[in-house]
Amino acid sequence: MAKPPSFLTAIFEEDIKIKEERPKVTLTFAQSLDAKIAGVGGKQLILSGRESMVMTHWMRTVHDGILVGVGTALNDDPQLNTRHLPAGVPHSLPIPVVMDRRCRLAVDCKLIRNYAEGRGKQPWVIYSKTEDTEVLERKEKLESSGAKIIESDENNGFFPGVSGVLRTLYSLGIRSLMVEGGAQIIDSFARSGLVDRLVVTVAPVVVGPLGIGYTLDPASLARLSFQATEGVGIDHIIGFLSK
Ligand SMILES: NC(=O)C1=CN([C@@H]2O[C@H](COP(=O)(O)OP(=O)(O)OC[C@H]3O[C@@H](n4cnc5c(N)ncnc54)[C@H](OP(=O)(O)O)[C@@H]3O)[C@@H](O)[C@H]2O)C=CC1
Ligand SMILES: Nc1nc(O)c(N)c(N[C@@H]2O[C@H](COP(=O)(O)O)[C@@H](O)[C@H]2O)n1
Repeated sequence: MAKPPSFLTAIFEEDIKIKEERPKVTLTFAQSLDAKIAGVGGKQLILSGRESMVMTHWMRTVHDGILVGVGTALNDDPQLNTRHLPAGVPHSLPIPVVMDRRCRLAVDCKLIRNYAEGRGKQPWVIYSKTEDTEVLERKEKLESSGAKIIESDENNGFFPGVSGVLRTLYSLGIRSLMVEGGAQIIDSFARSGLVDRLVVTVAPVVVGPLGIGYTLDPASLARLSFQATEGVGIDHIIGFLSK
């Protein structure tokens, strides 16, 4: 992929107006033909072909932050960087953010190691205030390993966490956020109604019924309108933008 597809750049050039003090949110993930995002038992699958993976890394460059749930962080040990882009072309790297109420992130994960070795931005861990001593011990260990620990301004209600986390990230300067999953995070963000762009990569593979799927409540993305479907390499990319 020499450059991102024009429909995708158009989605990101669109001036989205939002009333709340929160980042603009892009929800994105890759799925198989049978709508699975991971294999049996959550095994990480590289579903995206080379070209669409480069496209995903390009999307990372146009966001201030990139967010995953702690389930993904523990399972995949992701780097959330832009290493698939051509070397020598300067681009911006998003701040990795992990939604991790109980500070379960591993202190030796790649996000923390990359930061310690000067190869990545400082990872932010969003946790929920607690008196639980085990959580507080893990919090201290993460902090001393280099992670920035952020107490979420939880506004629980019906959609636990999401709106409070977005407000907190906005107050820390994050104006655009790419949300990469996994399954529970996709569900929470979709239900929150606070998604401004949705970009789904569909790969021509079938995982089977034991793979990990996700749910999207039919009403959850009512604010979005379909923009385009385009082939990128062997995959198809489907883009939605807020109305
Ligand atoms: N194909 C793709 O594009 C992608 C696939 N994946 C796959 O997804 C799987 C992981 O998904 P899953 O296990 O669902 O984990 P998630 O990454 O969705 O993380 C879920 C955890 O995040 C924490 N969390 C904090 N706040 C919230 C909130 N508001 N809503 C939901 N969760 C919250 C919870 O843990 P706690 O309460 O302890 O904080 C929860 O258990 C892996 O198999 C991975 O490979 C992941 C990303 C992309
Ligand atoms: N776009 C995309 N395609 C796939 O096939 C994937 N499995 C994912 N997964 C997401 O990317 C994270 C891994 O990132 P790094 O390669 O380590 O930078 C993974 O944790 C998922 O969030 N995405």
